[in-house]
Amino acid sequence: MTSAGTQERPGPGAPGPDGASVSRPGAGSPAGSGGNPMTKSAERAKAPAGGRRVRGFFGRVRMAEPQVSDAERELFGGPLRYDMGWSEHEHAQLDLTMLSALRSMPGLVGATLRMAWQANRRALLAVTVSEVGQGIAAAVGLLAVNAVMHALLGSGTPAERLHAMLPGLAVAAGAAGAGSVLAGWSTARAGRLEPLVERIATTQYLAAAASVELEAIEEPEFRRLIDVAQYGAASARRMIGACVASLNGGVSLISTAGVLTVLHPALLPMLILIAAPRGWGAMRVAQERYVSVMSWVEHVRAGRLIGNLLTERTAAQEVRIHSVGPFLLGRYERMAESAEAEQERLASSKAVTEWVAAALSGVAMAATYGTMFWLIMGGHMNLAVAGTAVIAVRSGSASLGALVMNVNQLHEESLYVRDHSRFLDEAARRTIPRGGGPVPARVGQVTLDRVTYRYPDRADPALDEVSLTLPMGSVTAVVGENGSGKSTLMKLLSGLLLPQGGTVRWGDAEVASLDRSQLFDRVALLTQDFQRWPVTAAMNIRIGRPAHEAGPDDLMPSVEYANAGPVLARLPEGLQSLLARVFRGASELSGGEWQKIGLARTHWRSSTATADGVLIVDEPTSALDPQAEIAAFDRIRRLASPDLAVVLVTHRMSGVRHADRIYVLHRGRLAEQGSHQELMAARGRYAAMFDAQAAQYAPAPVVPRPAPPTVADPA
Ligand SMILES: Nc1ncnc2c1ncn2[C@@H]1O[C@H](COP(=O)(O)OP(=O)(O)OP(=O)(O)O)[C@@H](O)[C@H]1O
Repeated sequence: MTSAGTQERPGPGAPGPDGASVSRPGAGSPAGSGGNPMTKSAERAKAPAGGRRVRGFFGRVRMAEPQVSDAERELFGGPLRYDMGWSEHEHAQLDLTMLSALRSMPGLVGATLRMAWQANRRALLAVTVSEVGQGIAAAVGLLAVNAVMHALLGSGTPAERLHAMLPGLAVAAGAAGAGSVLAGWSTARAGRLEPLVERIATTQYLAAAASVELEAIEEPEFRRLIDVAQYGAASARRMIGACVASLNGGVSLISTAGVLTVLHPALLPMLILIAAPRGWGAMRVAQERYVSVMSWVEHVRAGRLIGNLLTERTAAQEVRIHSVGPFLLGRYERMAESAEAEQERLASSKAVTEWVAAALSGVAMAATYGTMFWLIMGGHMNLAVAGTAVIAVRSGSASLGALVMNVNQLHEESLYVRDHSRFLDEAARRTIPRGGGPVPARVGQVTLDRVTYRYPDRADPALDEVSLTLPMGSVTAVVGENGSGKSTLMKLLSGLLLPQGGTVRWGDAEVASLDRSQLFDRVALLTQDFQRWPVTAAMNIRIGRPAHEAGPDDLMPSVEYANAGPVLARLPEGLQSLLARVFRGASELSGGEWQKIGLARTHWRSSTATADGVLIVDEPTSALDPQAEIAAFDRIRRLASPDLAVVLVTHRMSGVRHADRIYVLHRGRLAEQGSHQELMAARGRYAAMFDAQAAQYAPAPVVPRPAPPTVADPA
């Protein structure tokens, strides 16, 4: 058996969608993992024992609803359920039987081998040759042992018999040596193959995820598929190991079976009888483990989420000041106890299953030896053959047991690999189309004409027949209350979303017919939650147009434009300072300082543009102090140039009054439009919003303070 076949699966700790780390089932035995500090309690008595699981011992393992602890009910109103990959497999996996596993084998092995072939065909060939070679070496070794037995139990003096044994011993030693050399070679080549396969699968996954339409990313169903598929790459890697181990088991089994058949035809069925209970036991333990993890992991998820909250930086203040720490810790312990009880139950159940399998196998072994005894006594088998048969039966039953386990593992891993390919297919269908017409260098203006857009899971449209025009060189403001459709409008403008009704035109060209990557190239984006890349300050600016080479001097105009000089001056390495708190020696910026870096990035992108474009600025000043905010709005307005249209989305009304044109959205519809003066004169929504904000800054009326109560002099 090669070490590749016994690869360690990753333990618990894969990050969940919200940062709470969860393990996927099968990735380590629940009985052996966990690592939670757990305490004993009365709750263990209520633990999800056999009652939740309806099964006869030899029947199918069934899944029932996991029990939920009081603490989970109190905190989450029920169990925490992520839409993770393995929960999708609940039923598929439970159909796992020897037959279904064997039926799906050829397809699975074929798919994995194709990936391995694509990764490194030489390594794949080497692994195959060495595994087949090991099987042949094992068969030769057994035959040599048979020759040794014959010599040992044959006629002649002890010296003559020893002498007769020597050739057989030499062949057996040679076969063992060749087998171990081949095993080492196989391990080394499989070790080369596995990371390559994982890389290919990971690259496919990441590339597909990065190139799908934004609409797909925002769809819960597709997001779920992304989460589900993330385990596919590691599973593909493990499938290589399982394939190698299965090949090894298969070849060893065939060679042992061949030798046994040559020795005596009755021995082969006996071998199967010995190994079958062990195979059943392995399969059953795997099923039980899966079903158990399904219920156990619910508690672990909840517990880990709480654990993360206790250590998270963002929660640190409330954890301390509101005494949330001891409260959550208590709930954490109660959830951990539920998980512990389930793991304990599983360990006992596993022990019973293994014991029953071993007992059945022992009975079959006794029957085999009894048959051999009977054959020897009846003169149908000589002692030398019987000795070889004992060795062959032992190694053959080990090979068969390992084969069953590896086929089982192959089946389990294939569920995740299948998700991976399902995701790739779906992503290919939803990928941003390549090609399309070129975006003209000079467009004059960008126009939205009665644009309508409704999110898939919403009844009402987020935008309903909205029309507006953005002339190059102008500053346009879009205002409206929360949820009025401003951000959706920006996504349509930038080409991230395509309108479901109406048209978006760059000059005369309709966006739907244009090359989208060229379109993205024309858009600059500065949003409130712009990406804070964990790279150097210089790269955080340059990443606005990463393909454009830039030295520190090239970036200085952008730094100066954003007034980010004083921010950089405070950093230990200036522009070369790493802005990633998680790494050693890195610096952290405040929200306002980051916004200056964001502004510099936007300037860098705009200043390196060579054709007409649109700059979208969405709530750019939320973290800036009042003075910095005034300066930032002024700077953003100054960015408008003959080849750039600036669109400003903000709730700060003071920032929009100088815009050339202001559009007011209300519940997805265009409610008003005009200049500041026109809209104020119209006394509509805009004027009401402006006045409401202005009133906050008006001098407060003097409210007379009530006279202090007179206290009677006790004297
Ligand atoms: N990804 C999405 N999926 C479903 N509905 C969405 C999605 N994004 C936004 N919406 C809904 O569309 C409507 C418009 O949202 P949008 O984000 O465009 O408003 P907004 O004016 O930018 O709001 P805010 O001022 O709060 O940022 C809202 O009702 C919102 O709930």
